[in-house]
Amino acid sequence: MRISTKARMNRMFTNGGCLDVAIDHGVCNEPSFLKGLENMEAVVDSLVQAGPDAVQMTYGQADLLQNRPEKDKPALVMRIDMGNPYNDQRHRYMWSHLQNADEPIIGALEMDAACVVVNLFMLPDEPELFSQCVQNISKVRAACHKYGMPLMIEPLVMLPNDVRGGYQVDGDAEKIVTLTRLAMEMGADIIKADPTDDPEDFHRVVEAARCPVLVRGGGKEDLKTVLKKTSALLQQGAKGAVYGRNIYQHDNPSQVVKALIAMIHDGVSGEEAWEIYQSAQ
Ligand SMILES: O=C(CO)COP(=O)(O)O
Repeated sequence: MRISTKARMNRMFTNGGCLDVAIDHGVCNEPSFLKGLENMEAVVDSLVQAGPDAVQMTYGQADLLQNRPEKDKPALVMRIDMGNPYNDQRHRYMWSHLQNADEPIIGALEMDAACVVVNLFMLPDEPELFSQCVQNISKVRAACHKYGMPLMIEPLVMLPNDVRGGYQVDGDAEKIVTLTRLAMEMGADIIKADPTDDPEDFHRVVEAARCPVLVRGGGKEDLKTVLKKTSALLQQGAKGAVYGRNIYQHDNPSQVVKALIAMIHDGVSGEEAWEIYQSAQ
């Protein structure tokens, strides 16, 4: 791994763990996902004050992290792919038009990103999406290496669009391990993996990854459940989490961030994290 790649990753994994708060949903998700993100300046201000390791944003949002004292500034994880929220097949990429991937990586460097993130979709009813993602990752991987930019790959094993409203995590450990393995083989520096239905299986995902694994959210659940599940996944070897709606759609996002940080960085249990959350209510 190039020294600049490692140095950028160290900005995210300050003491080996990372809480990355995702607010990049505007590039592919329908309006319900954007509830809570209307005033992006206010969201970023309150998140930064709570102190996550990273915030996951798009090129168009990334300026919101600038002009802050270096010590308060979370690392920028930049989303560089996108879908089409107006298409019936909502996850269809537009990336097949790209001739090379230098431009998004140069954009990420310009915004001082610590890493870039792209999807590796496996949807039973959209098989062509998988090959688009593979083509995309091949180009992005080469450009990341050239510029010393860490690549986070997000293998998503999804249920068909018509099941439970679409955009739902499958949760099957066999499928998640297989797609994680593929992301590793393609050269991921960090993998953002689906949670397995049974958290006890998650160590197999970690073993397949051969690089730091962060758990992705994938839906909105009540906070106590989120904390309990996250704690179990951390015990199985996850280095942290990338959560969006479970944080920014919560009544008190900054307190949720503090509870998650206590688990990821101080090793407190799910129950203790719940108490930390409640102490501010
Ligand atoms: O990383 C994410 C989106 O890019 C995760 O978001 P959710 O936690 O809202 O599923």
